[in-house]
Formats: sequence, structure tokens, C-alpha cells
Amino acid sequence: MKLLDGKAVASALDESMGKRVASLKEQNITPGLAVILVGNNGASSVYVRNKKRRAEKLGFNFQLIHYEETVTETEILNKIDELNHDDNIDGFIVQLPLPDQIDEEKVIQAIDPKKDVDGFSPINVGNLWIGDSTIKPATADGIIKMLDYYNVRLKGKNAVVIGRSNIVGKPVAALLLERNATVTIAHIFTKDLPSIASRADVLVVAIGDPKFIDSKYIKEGAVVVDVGMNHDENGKLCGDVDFEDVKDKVSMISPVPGGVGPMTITSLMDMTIVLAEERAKRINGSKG
Ligand SMILES: Nc1nc(=O)c2c([nH]1)NC[C@@H]1CN(c3ccc(C(=O)N[C@@H](CCC(=O)O)C(=O)O)cc3)C=[N+]21
Repeated sequence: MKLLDGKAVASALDESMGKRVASLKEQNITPGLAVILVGNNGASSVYVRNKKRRAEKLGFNFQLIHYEETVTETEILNKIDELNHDDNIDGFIVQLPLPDQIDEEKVIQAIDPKKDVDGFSPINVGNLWIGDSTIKPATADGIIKMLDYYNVRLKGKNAVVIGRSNIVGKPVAALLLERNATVTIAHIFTKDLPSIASRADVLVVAIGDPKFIDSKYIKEGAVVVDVGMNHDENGKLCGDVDFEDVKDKVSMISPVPGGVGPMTITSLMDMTIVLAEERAKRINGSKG
């Protein structure tokens, strides 16, 4: 079994991203990324802290906008409007989930699609499925970057995605389809999941249930990508896949932590740099 070591891939890719940032800075452009975080959800705070660390290491202008759990929808919408018009911010995200008083859909729709670095707005989702998108949702894109790094061929392979969320399951299915895999999306109402999952050459698991996937879901030699971020009975971070149970059956598997998480951040950084590069082109272009 070979580990899909997202942490190592992330470090390897940081080098070329660092060079792109340096070249932007020579043009007096600093990639600007903002994150709106609401409340004190422990996990969200950890993810945001990791994003901040990586963004600052790459030399971004990083802004964290942190609100109390009780913030109103109007306050968030006003901040979004401000960021939409802030020339120093290339992209921003609103960390999900949001508290009940805030309509998530309304918030996502308020983000200028050109700055929607998560790729969650309807226009970016549409472009993603057309196969013509600049901005791809970070977790999905990070998974593809990781598979590419390890030369996992996708064309004609059976790919099964378990989970159909807008932030992971659907976008990863779109990207696997774009790579000419035969894609099945399974979910909570899927019948006989073990038989469907065990047809997968590439199995992506994004369900949010600790160690749910054991060896009866796995085809011998499968490549398994574990998107889960859960805590086990001892409070230890674990994925949706029972790593110990499947490790001798798979050919490759991503661990949790150190797999998809770091790659998600890499893709978010990459996407922010792409948006900053577009800003540089616009500015240089207008100078003629
Ligand atoms: N609008 C929005 N965009 C997101 O991209 C988004 C979001 N909301 N809400 C929550 C999820 C989750 N997510 C992660 C990012 C980094 C790690 C990460 O860094 N994981 C590390 C360590 C985590 C730890 O130590 O707890 C690892 O897997 O090795 C995990 C999960 C982004 N998300």
C-alpha cells in the first residue's frame, strides 16, 4: 500500500506557488484572500488557522473577519458587499456551516462570482459542470491534484463518490467526469452500498461518519481518498474510512490527517493566485 501523502504533495506544490507570488509582487500585486468566520466552532477555527498559516507563508495579504455566533445576516451581507468592491482582495470565502439565523444560500449568492474562490456560487457551479471553469471547489480540485501527483490514471476507470454535498461530493464527481472516469455518486438512499463501492477503482468517501468504510466496501487494489474529518471514540482525528481495516486491501489511500485537508488548502491558495494573476493581466492590459 502506498500513502497518498497530501501533506508532502502540498509542500512540493508550495514551491512553484511561491514563485508565482514572487513574480506578482514584482508587479506590485499581492494576492489578497479574506475569510469570514462566524462563531467559535472548534473545527472551523482549526481549518481557518491552517489557511492563515499557509497564506502568510506564501506571502499573501490574508484577512480574517471573525464574527460572534449572534451576528445578523445583514452584517454578513454588508461585509460581503465591501469585499466584493475591495481592490486588494482577489478572493474570499465564508466558512461554512453558518448559524441558523443566516441563510447560507443567500450568503453564497451575494459573493461576486469572480471573487468566489470556493467556487460555490451558481455561476461557478455551472461553469464547473460545463467543464470550463477558472475556479474549482478547493477540496475537489485538491483531490485531483493529489491523484495527478501520484500518476493515478482516471480515464475509463470506475470512480465512486460516496456523498453528494455541494462542497465535496458533487464537485469531485464533476472533475472525475471531466477526466473521463465513469462516475457513480452514492448517498444515504443508495441500496447495497458495499456492492457499488466495491466496483470502484477510485473510491472517494465524503460522508462525515467516523471509520464507516471498512474492507467490505473496497475492491482489491482500489485507490481510496478519505475526505472525512471526524473524531473517533478517543477524541482522535479520523476519517470516514477505517484505515487499519482496509490498508492491506487498497493500492493507495489518503490518511486523515495529512491527506485531503492540506490539499484543500493548497487548492484554495492556487485559486487565489490565479485570481491575482488575472488582476495583474487586467492592470497591465489597461496600461497598454
Ligand atoms: N466555505 C468553506 N470552504 C471550505 O473549504 C471549508 C468550509 N467552508 N468549511 C469546512 C471545510 C473543511 N475544510 C478543511 C480545510 C483544511 C483542513 C485541514 O487542514 N486538515 C488538516 C488538519 C486538521 C486538524 O488538525 O484538525 C489535515 O487533514 O491534515 C481540513 C478541512 C475546509 N472547509
